[in-house]
Amino acid sequence: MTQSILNPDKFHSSGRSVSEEKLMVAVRVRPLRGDEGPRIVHVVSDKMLVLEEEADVRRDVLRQRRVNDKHYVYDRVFGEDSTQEDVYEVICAPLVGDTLNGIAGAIFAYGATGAGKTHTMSGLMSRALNHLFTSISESDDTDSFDVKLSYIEIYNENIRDLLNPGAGPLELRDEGGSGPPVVAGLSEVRALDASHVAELLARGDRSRTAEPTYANQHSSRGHALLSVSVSKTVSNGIQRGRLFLIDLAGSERAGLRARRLEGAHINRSLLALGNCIMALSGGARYVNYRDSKLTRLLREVLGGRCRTAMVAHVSPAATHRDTTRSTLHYAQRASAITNKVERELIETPMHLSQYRNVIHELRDEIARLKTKMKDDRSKSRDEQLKINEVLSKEECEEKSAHLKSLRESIVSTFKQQMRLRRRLMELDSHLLGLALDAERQHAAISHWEARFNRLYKPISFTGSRLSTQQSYRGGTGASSTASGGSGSERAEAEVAVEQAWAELAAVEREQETARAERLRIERQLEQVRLRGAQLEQELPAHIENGPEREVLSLVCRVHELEADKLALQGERAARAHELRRRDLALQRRDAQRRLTDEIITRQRRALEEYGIGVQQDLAQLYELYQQEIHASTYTDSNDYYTPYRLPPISLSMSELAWSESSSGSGRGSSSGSGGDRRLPQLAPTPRPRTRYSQASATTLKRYSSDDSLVITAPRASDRAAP
Ligand SMILES: Nc1ncnc2c1ncn2[C@@H]1O[C@H](COP(=O)(O)OP(=O)(O)OP(=O)(O)O)[C@@H](O)[C@H]1O
Repeated sequence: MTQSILNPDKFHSSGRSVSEEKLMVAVRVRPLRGDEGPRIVHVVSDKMLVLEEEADVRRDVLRQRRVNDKHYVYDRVFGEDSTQEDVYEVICAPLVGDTLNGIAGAIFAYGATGAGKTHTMSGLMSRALNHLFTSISESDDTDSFDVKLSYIEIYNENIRDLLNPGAGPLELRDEGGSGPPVVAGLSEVRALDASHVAELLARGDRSRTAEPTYANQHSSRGHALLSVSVSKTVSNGIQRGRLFLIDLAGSERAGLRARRLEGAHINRSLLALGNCIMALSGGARYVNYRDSKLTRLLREVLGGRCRTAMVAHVSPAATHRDTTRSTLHYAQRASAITNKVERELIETPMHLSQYRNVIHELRDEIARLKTKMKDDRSKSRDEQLKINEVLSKEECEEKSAHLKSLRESIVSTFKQQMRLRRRLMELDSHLLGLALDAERQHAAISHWEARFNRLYKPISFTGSRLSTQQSYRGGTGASSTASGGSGSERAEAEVAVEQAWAELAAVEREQETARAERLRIERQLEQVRLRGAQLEQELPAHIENGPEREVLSLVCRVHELEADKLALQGERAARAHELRRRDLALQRRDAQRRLTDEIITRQRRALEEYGIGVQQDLAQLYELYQQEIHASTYTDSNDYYTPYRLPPISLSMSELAWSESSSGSGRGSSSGSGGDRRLPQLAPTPRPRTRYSQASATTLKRYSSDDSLVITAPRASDRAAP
């Protein structure tokens, strides 16, 4: 029977938020089938197994065997008679506990085709989800959990949505930074209960690609990744735990012709996975996850922030000796991988005014409760005694029980109010975030419209978004040259705009849902507040004894502490908000600066190319500008933004310019005087055109972080005749 898993410390002794942990590696040996020949894998204990290697027939068989047989030790070994429940309890149950406590966990099944991966994973998936829902339903705050599922298959390097199999292949997109890539357009289904989940899983499993192989009549031909996300509303944000259950496709020997492509894809991604395992276990500083979609997606699972378990599967039969050896070897290497396990808390970015409102309401409530206590105190002591004398013992008990239930109702109403208020604040910030997302999509659309000169042109569509997409496909009749951009750019624009519209539509749908939810919560909150007010009305008539008054003052104190806590959180959120705002402003400035740099460089290049002299004051400004940019080369410590910089006025540049001019080939010497003063030269001016291009490109490249910005000189034939 699975244990209760809502206690965060039950499964992790360390209270630290980040802990370095080794991958847990288990091996499961599936039962031997009648047609498979002799058994060569022997489970010695729950941590060790032995693989019999082929005996050298020229020598004493028994002795040789003893020398060749290889012992393998893992965190856990499951023998042929192990049950699904055994594997679940040891490998998966602790990770389900983690998920509920905001920690990401992952289990992946590894092994050759027919070794038992799908058998194990289907058992784990159904048990994990049942366990999850049972634990949530047993918790005090069932309503604060939100469970979502997504289920994908990587088949032939295409990502398929198993919960929405009709949709086309999905794109895997890097979001920048070091975060994991996202699968664009993937459906995330809110799971209501265990039976709903069972239905979703069955639907997903039906959509998986399966075919017979030499070792398995029902072989999964794609990697399946089930992701369960459990969000829980906590005082300072949303705690999010995730559980990834991954059933990898099994490697197989080169098979039927028809399966060659899929086999190649499977083997390639497994090879990439193997390489990652080798690199990570060897402590490599650079791990290449980019070789396959599988490894890109598993980045969090291997070497990331997940608590990960690998269940390697082997057949005990002699016919599979080579694949078994290879699986056991990788499993052993994997046990050296370390992950940095971390609790994930998405702090709710709330607007300061939201905090102020809630704090204000709380303080009102405290004041009301305190007044009631004061009123009550005003009753004379004699009066109280008289009342008590008149009441019988039963009546006293009844009254005290009533008071107790009244007090509990007040506390529970207060808790409900706080929960609903927080939910409202969350929804408000969610709506703010969605507005930002929508802005981002609009910006992407504007970008492409500007790229194709459509930003300030009336687009011939009557409120239809599709017609805007059409315009990139040439639907508006504008020629490719008129609107600019090559064919491939056009295709890129088409995809980008289509995606931006699709995402915008999804954001708008989400906004509608969030607004409806907000309205519902607002109504609920109003009802709870009314109920609270009614309960408070009942209080003055009843409170006349010390302990009850004490309890009431405690309730007040809790309210006060809650208000203080919110005030502190509000201040912190305001600071974080300000930092984010400044960050965004800096990013915008940086983008503007890059554009300005490019424009200035191009203009300077043109002036230099055509031998146009500039006014002295402009030349001085250019120099100042260069010095400024040059200075920023040494002060800019932000690695993410390496802005394109103008070549600084450096000794080497002057030397280059000098050597060119002294050899008589330079046109842009800085030795010009007065109004004819030339700009500091950007690059040497070679006579043969080919040398020129190479030299300037190389020189500029030294300063440019982006090759696309390297400017090449116009061809001599392009220049106007004097
Ligand atoms: N531990 C087990 N107990 C009983 N039967 C098992 C066990 N493991 C595997 N099997 C059976 O062996 C067969 C192959 O197993 P399974 O489909 O899980 O292999 P697989 O590793 O997922 O293969 P593939 O990579 O080709 O999909 C199935 O019929 C399955 O029911």
